[in-house]
Amino acid sequence: MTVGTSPEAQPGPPRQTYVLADAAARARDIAAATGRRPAVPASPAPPPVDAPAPGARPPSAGRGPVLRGPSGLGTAGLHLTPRETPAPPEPAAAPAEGNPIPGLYHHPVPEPDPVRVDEVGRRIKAWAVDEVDLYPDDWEDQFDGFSVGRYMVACHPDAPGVDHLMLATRLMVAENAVDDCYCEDHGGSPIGLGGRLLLAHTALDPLHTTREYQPPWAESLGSDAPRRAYRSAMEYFVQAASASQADRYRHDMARLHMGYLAEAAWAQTDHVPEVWEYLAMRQFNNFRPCPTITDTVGGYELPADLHAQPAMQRVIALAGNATTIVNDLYSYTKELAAPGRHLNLPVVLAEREGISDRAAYLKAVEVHNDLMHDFEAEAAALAAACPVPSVQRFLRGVAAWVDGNHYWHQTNTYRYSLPDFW
Ligand SMILES: CC(C)=CCC/C(C)=C(\C)COP(=O)(O)OP(=O)(O)O
Ligand SMILES: [Mg+2]
Repeated sequence: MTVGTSPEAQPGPPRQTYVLADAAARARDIAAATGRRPAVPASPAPPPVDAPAPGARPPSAGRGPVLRGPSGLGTAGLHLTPRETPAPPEPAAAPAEGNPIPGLYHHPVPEPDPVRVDEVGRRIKAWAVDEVDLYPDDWEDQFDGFSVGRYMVACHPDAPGVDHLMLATRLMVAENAVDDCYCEDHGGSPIGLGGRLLLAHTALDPLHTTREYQPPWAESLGSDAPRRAYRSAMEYFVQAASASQADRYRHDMARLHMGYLAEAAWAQTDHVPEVWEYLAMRQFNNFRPCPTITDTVGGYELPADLHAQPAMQRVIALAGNATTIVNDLYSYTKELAAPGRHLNLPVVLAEREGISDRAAYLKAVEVHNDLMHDFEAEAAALAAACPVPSVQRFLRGVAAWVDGNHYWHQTNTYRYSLPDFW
């Protein structure tokens, strides 16, 4: 890793101070080093008697424009990218619904800009219906309930404009179409999944073959909604991304598809893995491809050799794992209600460690919190060691994605509800 001495560098706290530091001190240290708001404390919380009503804004949400310029470590570069259009007058954002999981360490985010949310929502629906024929009419409510515009605007606060946000939004919709239609709720099955995933992967990573066999492959990319979505979303993405950013994305999607296959293999034999085995599977069946495009969506590039550094890879993996355990926790009741056994961290903990459902859920919250603390400590250490503007901005982008992902899960009451464990 290149270690420079730019005056912009802000020394992070020495890593060993995290070992025995209490969570609040750690949160303050990291906030000071990174310029992020301190997290909600991670101590196990009782039912929030005097908590803000559902929908209340987080304390920091009202202190400036919704898309105020990010501040703190490494954010100088964030202000260099011109917006596509002049900033509109700040609209009043509707307060979000949903309560955070008690005791879950997270950073509240400002309400995403409703003008951007509406525009992304309008454009993604037009894309889904007119360009890729994504879903039949009776899935429209579910498409709307997914609230992908709110999700992507919350996760990419430094996107220069809606065109850039659309890059992430199309990919997010396509990724979910593959998960739903090939793996899960909408006709998915573990049987034959490997073949389906591999052929869909060629919409991202094209087949290079002879003149005879190229046409039937090209035709296959239009033959179902997941492939149409992958192909189109990727076409837009490669126009905006550098060659190495596109290749990074393909690699992350290959990881994701490998994770889907392990999950499917275990489902076929009704196998419950060890906890660490489950965590390994979930590191691949993971949101990782979403935060790692933060630079393309932000209109800049983290160079490939810096992305590949082991310290950066560790930060990315920890962030991806924390965001994915967030999904396990918020989707717990949805997955319990689904037919068959759906693996998630609380389910695996209860089964493998012989503890109650409640104890397992609370332990999964702790696992999440430990991942988050490790992510933040490693990100702060890397930011301090490598004061390269693209590295600093990328780290902030990944952190923003982590926070936006939590926000979306918390507030998506159409999809998720909390168990009655407190
Ligand atoms: C957007 C993306 C890359 C997703 C890949 C993996 C994935 C579908 C998740 C991490 C979400 O997990 P899950 O399948 O459990 O989703 P729901 O709980 O059904 O929302
Ligand atoms: Mg889930």
